[in-house]
Amino acid sequence: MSMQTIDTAAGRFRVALDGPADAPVLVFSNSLGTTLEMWDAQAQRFAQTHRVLRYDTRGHGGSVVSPGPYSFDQLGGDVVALLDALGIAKASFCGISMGGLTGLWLGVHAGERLSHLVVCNSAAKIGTAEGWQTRAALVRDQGKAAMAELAASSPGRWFTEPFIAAQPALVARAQGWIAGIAPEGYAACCEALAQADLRGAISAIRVPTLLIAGASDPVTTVADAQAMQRAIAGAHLAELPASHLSNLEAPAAFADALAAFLATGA
Ligand SMILES: O=C(O)CC1=CCC(=O)O1
Repeated sequence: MSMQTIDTAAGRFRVALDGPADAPVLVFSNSLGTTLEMWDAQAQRFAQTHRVLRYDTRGHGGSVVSPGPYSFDQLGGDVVALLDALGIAKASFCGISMGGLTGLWLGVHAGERLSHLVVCNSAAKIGTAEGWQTRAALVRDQGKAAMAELAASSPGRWFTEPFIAAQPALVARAQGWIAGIAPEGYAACCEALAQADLRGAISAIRVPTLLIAGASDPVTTVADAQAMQRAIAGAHLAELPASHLSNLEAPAAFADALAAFLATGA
């Protein structure tokens, strides 16, 4: 695996590049409070067939933590800047939750850069503006202590109870990611989520699209995915036996759905 930092027109990003340099590019985009390591299993599998590019979203992991608030114009623009910096004309894009919204933004505003769009455990509008502003204010006010509280409560937002009981090491690893996120970066992404509402825009998406939903996801529901499917012409929907972080909870089913979709011509 080649972990590196890339300087782009939009800032510095920590990325990991795996797989043959001449293979089609597949980009993975993380959820709020996680890092590119959330895609370890998918990177290993898809590096057999693709050049896999993972990056830490702005404000997360080893990427730039510029002062917030952020917006999805910025988070989507970051992906375009990364593709430009790496000389990638076109890629398949797979994002989860916040990363899925970044994917929807790309589908609307930069569809010519995408060959496939995969939007996992996401929605054109996630939660409420008030809820995200409250969370951002708490994190700004309490800093690292708030991140520790969010880490403690994260399993209930991310995984089903049986999975939490069966996979304590994986759950603890995921909690470690959120505990390590810079408070400013986390709060600034909450503010981006507060502002984001792509419900009226996504019908413009013309990129072949797969929506992945978790049957037990309380954050972005199957109904959210069905609403996106109605809005995006020809979109496919795969429902997995998982909660919110379906790539971690159901990695085999996730990979099968993704591989089948990527195998379709774009
Ligand atoms: O609140 C959470 O941790 C779940 C979530 C919402 C948007 C996202 O990316 O993660």
